[in-house]
Amino acid sequence: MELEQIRFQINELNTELLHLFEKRMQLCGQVAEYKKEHHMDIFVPAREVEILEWVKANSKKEFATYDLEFFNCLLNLSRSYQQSIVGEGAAAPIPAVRTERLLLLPLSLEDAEPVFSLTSKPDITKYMRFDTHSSIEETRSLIARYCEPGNLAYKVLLAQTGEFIGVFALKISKEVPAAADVSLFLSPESWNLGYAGEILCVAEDMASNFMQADSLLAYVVADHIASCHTLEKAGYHVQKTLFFGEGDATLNVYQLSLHSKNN
Ligand SMILES: C=C(O[C@@H]1C=C(C(=O)O)C=C[C@H]1O)C(=O)O
Repeated sequence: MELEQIRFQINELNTELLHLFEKRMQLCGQVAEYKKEHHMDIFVPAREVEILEWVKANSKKEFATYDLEFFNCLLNLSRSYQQSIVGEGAAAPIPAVRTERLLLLPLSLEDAEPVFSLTSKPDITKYMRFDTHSSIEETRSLIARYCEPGNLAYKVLLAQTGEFIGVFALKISKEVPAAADVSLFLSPESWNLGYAGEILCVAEDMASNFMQADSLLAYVVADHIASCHTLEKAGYHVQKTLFFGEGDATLNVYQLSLHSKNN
């Protein structure tokens, strides 16, 4: 077939795809209106897993990875469009932060792949309050929780190269009133270089200025000596200890009062 003829057919398909895509987006807009009215989350991991599983089961072997990427892209666009509907008049966007060596940019579901490269590593998750992720969907759910309204969630990049090295989030504490809960994990290559200290300084600023928090909380596995030292150096004190796992591992709950700092 002549190139011109093939391109003619591609153009015809483009017309169909464009109409189908816009029809899909319109329906997603209706879902967003419903969610807005019923105060529901935009991101519904179970529904997305169902769709992606369906794609896997129905795609031609030759195109399977492309099909998945195409649908992942559709889901991302659908969420952004829904966000634009639900988010009207919502809180101000999260500001980017530059420290001496790091660039902190707002975290989003689009960062799931690099984040999964860390959340799937037992060497990292053994220090975290979540289990090692075996699927990217678990990571997407974690990101969605970190990005809930009122929280501040960032991806951590090296300022010089833009290389992704980890995740930092401040979440409204569910346990302690007016406290912000710090979550931080970095790739092992970035450990022991003082990055956590740099991020903890940002945490103090952001928690008092953007979250109106009175204190910061950090939950650290007691065995993680380096993290305990970093927090102690930044002025945090162990407020209590908890037991987890089989009951033999200790979690230190560190707290830093922001009042005493500010006054
Ligand atoms: C459209 C919805 O919202 C989101 C987007 C989806 C989609 O585009 O198909 C699916 C699940 C949700 O994460 C929905 O909840 O059905």
